[in-house]
Amino acid sequence: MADTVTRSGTTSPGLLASLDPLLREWLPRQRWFAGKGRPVTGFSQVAATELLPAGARIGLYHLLLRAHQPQSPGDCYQLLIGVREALPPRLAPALIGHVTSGPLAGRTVYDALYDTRPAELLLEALRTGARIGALRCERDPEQRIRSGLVPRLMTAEQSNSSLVYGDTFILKLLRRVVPGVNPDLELPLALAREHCPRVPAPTAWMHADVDGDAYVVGVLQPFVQGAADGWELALRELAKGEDFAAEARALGRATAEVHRTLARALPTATLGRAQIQPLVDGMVVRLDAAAQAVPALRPYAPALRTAFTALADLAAEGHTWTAQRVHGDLHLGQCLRAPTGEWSLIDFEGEPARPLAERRMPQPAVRDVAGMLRSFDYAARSADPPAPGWAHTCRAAYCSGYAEVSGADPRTDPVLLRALETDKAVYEVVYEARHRPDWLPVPLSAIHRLAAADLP
Ligand SMILES: Nc1ncnc2c1ncn2[C@@H]1O[C@H](COP(=O)(O)OP(=O)(O)O)[C@@H](O)[C@H]1O
Ligand SMILES: O=P(O)(O)O[C@H]1O[C@H](CO)[C@@H](O[C@H]2O[C@H](CO)[C@@H](O)[C@H](O)[C@H]2O)[C@H](O)[C@H]1O
Repeated sequence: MADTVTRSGTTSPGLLASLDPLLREWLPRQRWFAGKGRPVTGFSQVAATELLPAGARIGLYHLLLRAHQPQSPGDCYQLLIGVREALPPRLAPALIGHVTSGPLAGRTVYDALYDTRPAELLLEALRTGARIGALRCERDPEQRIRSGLVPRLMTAEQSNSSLVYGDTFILKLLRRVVPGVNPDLELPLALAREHCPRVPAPTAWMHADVDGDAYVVGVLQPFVQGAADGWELALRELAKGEDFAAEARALGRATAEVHRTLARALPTATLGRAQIQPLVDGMVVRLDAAAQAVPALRPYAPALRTAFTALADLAAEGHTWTAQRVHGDLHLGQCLRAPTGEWSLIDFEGEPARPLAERRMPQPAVRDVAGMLRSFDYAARSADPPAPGWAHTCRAAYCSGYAEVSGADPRTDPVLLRALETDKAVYEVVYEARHRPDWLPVPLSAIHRLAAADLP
């Protein structure tokens, strides 16, 4: 397919063809690549913007590329490709490869997020509300962005890539992108409008406009300085043999505050039999697909299915539930505790593998509660020796904290809670099998327990 690089209309045919063999090898090795286990057979260009000319000391392209894979329409990825004669040693981890043909022949291409100049250029574009080629930046006029902040790429395990600027801002660049409203921007903006202090308010954001579709490609937020995430803190307390009840309670309160604000800011719904059945069907479909993909899950599948059908049975008896927008993938790593002791929630993208429309649907708020309860279990199972009693105390404290703010204790609806915990554990089995096979025993141990649990 012909490729076009847009920067005030300039074109550079052949760019993609020359990058193709290098990207086929490099992309599947990236942590954020979602199509693990299947080869990349080629690319098509969704958008390309030249940010710095390839002839300069550092060239820079912003690309949205669809990666073709067998048995899938192919996901679209955001890449920032730097071009240099040679890489200085500090950029060695960023290497993509040496181009042998086409307009960049003889040059070295690399992941430009590791490099200072490209990272500075992104912040400057956000600061000035720039429009460059396909890229369109917007910002909150109330927040000030200083120029000259020094960038560094975060090295944490992530589903996307983040740059921190002078410990003042953090820019998340989404890697797998889809057109449409992205909850990772939508929800923090809605919460900011309601002055919710539990979520850093977006400072600026970047879209790529392609054939009438807008893709959210980056979100800049204030950086919570000196913060520790809930996962680190939980592991630290576990290692010391300390309980985490006070923090779990505070986290329960923070979750309920965010839920209360989301319910005020965005549409809610009532789920009766007609709405619960498709939800349950979705859980069963995901379970079947997971059992197909991960053989270790198969023996548990019939027992796990009863967790879902019990929910459908309750709905058939006339029970209803309230649904609202939720975080969608809440776990300890998504909770940051500032040195003041205040908790913030981050990363409202939802489960990255789910379709966008599904992630944006109102759901029972207990879905997030289930995510956190799973996370306490993860932390307790990672301890040596495992500490199930620790997780149990956290569960109780978190649910109590949640009830203090929301007025509703999630434990009073055990059928819903069990269905959602089971659904999450099934998701985790697939996630770990794909991304971190060594961790697979952690969700599998929960599967074992959930499958054996008596129905209330
Ligand atoms: N506003 C923030 N302040 C400080 N650190 C942050 C902030 N947002 C994210 N982080 C850090 O960046 C990491 C990745 O952010 P996250 O939004 O979870 O990205 P991803 O979707 O790629 O997993 C978090 O685990 C956290 O350590
Ligand atoms: O943070 P992400 O949006 O990238 O979420 C994905 O990765 C998480 C792991 O980094 C994964 O979370 C699972 O492992 C956590 C411990 O590392 C644990 O606290 C969570 O409870 C567990 O689900 C998350 O599921 C995945 O979507």
